[in-house]
Amino acid sequence: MAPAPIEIDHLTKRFGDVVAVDDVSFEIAEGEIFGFLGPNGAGKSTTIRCLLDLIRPTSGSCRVLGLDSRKDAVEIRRSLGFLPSDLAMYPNLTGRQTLEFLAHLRGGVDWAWVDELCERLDADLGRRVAEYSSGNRQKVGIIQAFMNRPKVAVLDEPITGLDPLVQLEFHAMLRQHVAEGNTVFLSSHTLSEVERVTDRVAFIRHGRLVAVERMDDLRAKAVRRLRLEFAAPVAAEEFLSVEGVHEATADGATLTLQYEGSMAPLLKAATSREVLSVESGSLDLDEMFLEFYRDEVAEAGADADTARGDAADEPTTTGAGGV
Ligand SMILES: Nc1ncnc2c1ncn2[C@@H]1O[C@H](COP(=O)(O)OP(=O)(O)OP(=O)(O)O)[C@@H](O)[C@H]1O
Repeated sequence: MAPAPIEIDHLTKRFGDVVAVDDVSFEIAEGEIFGFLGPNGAGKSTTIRCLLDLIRPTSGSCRVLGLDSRKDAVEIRRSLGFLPSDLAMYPNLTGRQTLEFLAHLRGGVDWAWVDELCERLDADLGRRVAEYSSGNRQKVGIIQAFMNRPKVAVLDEPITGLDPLVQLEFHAMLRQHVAEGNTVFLSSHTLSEVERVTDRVAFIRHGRLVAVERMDDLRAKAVRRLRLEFAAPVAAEEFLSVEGVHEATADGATLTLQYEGSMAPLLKAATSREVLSVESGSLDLDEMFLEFYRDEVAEAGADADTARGDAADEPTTTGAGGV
């Protein structure tokens, strides 16, 4: 059996007293788009930097296509595309010159393919990097990550700065890339991106893996909302005992509820009376995300409160501090 494209094995990385990554293990299969989700400072970039041998782990190991990240770093580069979160570029080169420079370092780049990528992402390669918007910089970063048709693409916050239409095209590109037998590892702190494009997702917080879930399973587990309009008044209590329902409120003949899992038991209970309309709400993955990161959210709230308190003591509280 071919080795997994990416294997992270009991990875730990400390910076002095800070444990940035704490005993993290997971594998990514061929043909997967795998999301790595976590708030700022959770340990995503540190994991990626260990994976790519940009920094050395304190303990544990990483493998790419069965090769050891440390010992086989040069060989791994041939099959790898990487979009860092902070791609350094020469400001005086144009986008095209930047790509030519990087292609020269790597060798074996097919320019018809690069032109196709530019067209798909609507990238303007004629201007100097110094004049670029953040979105255009990101497009050049994405193109350089895919220019060698990598078996494994590692992307750190790829949609930063991209407008929604370009995001759609970029996600279509990713799906096409994995359909051709390649693998994508994508880090993000945006739940909506991970939800839209990934097959599985690992949640990381404070350097520790909280969960690794299939997106389909997450969707099945996610809380959904439903609004039913009946021909006659209804009692919410009757629905609270239905399998999967965990909140129900009635207002005359209108029933609003939250449920998870299959809708079948709920529909069976509802259709025992005359239903005039059914309105299905969207999946609420945000609630699941908050469940994983509730402490962080509470801490962020407390920090904001502290910041507001400090600002209030200052003689002038206008500007960001006063908001
Ligand atoms: N070179 C370093 N020296 C000291 N501490 C570091 C260093 N790099 C990262 N850290 C710390 O390690 C922790 C994890 O940082 P990391 O950059 O991996 O998080 P992240 O999940 O990528 O966050 P973000 O979404 O903000 O990029 C943070 O507490 C960070 O301050």
